[in-house]
Amino acid sequence: MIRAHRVEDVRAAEAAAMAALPEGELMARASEGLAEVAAARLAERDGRTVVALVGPGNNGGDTLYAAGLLSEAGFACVAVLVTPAGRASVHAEALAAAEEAGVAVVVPADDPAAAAALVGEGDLVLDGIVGIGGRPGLHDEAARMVDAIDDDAWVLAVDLASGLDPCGESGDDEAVWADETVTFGTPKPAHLLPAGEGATGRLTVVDIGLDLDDVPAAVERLTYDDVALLWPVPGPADDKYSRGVLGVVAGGESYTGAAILSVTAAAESGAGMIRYVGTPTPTGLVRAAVPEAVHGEGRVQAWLIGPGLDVSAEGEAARAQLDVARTALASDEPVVLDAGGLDLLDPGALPRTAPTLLTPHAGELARLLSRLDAPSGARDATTGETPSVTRADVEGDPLGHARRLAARTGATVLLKGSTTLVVDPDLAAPVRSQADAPAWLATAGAGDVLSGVVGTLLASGLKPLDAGSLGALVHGVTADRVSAGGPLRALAVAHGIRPTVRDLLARGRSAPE
Ligand SMILES: NC(=O)C1=CN([C@@H]2O[C@H](COP(=O)(O)OP(=O)(O)OC[C@H]3O[C@@H](n4cnc5c(N)ncnc54)[C@H](O)[C@@H]3O)[C@@H](O)[C@H]2O)[C@@H](O)CC1
Ligand SMILES: [K+]
Repeated sequence: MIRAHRVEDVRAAEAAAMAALPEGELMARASEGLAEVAAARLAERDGRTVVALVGPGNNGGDTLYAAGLLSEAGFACVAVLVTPAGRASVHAEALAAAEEAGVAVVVPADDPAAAAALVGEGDLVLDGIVGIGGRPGLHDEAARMVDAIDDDAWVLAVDLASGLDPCGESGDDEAVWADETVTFGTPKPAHLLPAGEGATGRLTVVDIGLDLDDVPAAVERLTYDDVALLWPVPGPADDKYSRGVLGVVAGGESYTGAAILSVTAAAESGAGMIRYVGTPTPTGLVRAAVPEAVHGEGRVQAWLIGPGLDVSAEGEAARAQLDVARTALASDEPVVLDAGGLDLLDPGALPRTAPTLLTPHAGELARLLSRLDAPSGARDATTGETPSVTRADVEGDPLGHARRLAARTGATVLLKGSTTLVVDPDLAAPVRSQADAPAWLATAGAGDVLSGVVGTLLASGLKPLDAGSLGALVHGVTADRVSAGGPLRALAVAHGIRPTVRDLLARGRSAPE
């Protein structure tokens, strides 16, 4: 598992480490690790020139020391001091060491055009403007120098792409867009959250000896190795019931495909048994596509309610199906609530007593929050619906809105997107953030497949935070394999789950292809 820690916890660990080490040792470790990565990237790219953008704090200090090491290694290095007071406001010892090692020092205020031209010559650019002490955004001079970076240069952010909010709460509009970030001790939340990970690029962690093992993370990301730790593997004493029976209320006369996709995915994920509850057309299709499923109500360990479900559907069969969904929601059984099923959430019946996982995309989350804010249905006389939260609001602050929904419902919220966030209703718990899927997975039916995987995991007894994040990981990795760089279809992802889980479980013997 990759764990990102809060800035205040990093600073406390840094203080503890510094107290136990000779002065300057921590920064030496950081800059040596940074220089090593930079030298490797230069070698890979046959690069010779290094531009270090240097800000006023210790982040600039790390960068100056690293530039000195790279200069000693034979690279042509220029340090551009993007600080209001030039030389006077950068880390003095680091500046002296860099100059001693042959780094040329430039102050853009003296000649901005000449400085920009030099920046444009860097094969590799070290972004050492600000790190975890930074506020979001770049000041004008820093932005001008960042704009001058050549498109082909390898941009290596030092600890954090400058301009990001280190906590990853607010956006990255004015940040350095790095190809790679070399961070120290532990990832920071911005590296793993949607607001920062685009600007972070590849993430490389340099061990500088901080002890954060027992410090709770702010953000966690499951990796391939976590599958073997978390995936429910049956033992000799298990039977189909003990492994977990998943009830699926999905599909209807309008949306038949969602039922097949979610039930197929559940079967591929190894559900002990699937009980499907649908209307006649999807029932016939599920019988044909997934002969393993049984039909009708019965004892389950968890319910998946909602893929392709139309809560406004008329007719006896639809009403009977919706009755099962409502009874399940009112029960004390674990529930995954997806897509149309989210419309069944009754604000008067929250929180549910049993584990509950909501799996909206941004538009569904906006609609649900708006409805919960105004349960009677806020309407404007001229414009009709007036949602209090829009899809754009959620896309602008996905984490904040996922937290809001988790707090409002007492449920775990899995917010789908290119990065999938899973937020526990205990907001102090780490957020899970998974970014495993190729963009090809943005295709109709992909969410139905995910719901079948997480439903199966919930039925097997995993808690919603684990079921959601493990499901998102496996769904994303499967999509990556199925895509192999090209288009994919949701049904192929569903069929790819079995071999993907098999290979992930076998890791250690053989990595997934
Ligand atoms: N915490 C750790 O474990 C370690 C930290 N180190 C380095 O130290 C860094 C943190 O150093 P500092 O606390 O000195 O902070 P930074 O170097 O991140 O930046 C702080 C300085 O930048 C200014 N500043 C903040 N936001 C700005 C903005 N948007 N525009 C312009 N100026 C801005 C501040 O006023 C302050 O002077 C880390 O990111 C890392 O690079 C390493 O040296 C070693 C270990
Ligand atoms: K930086």
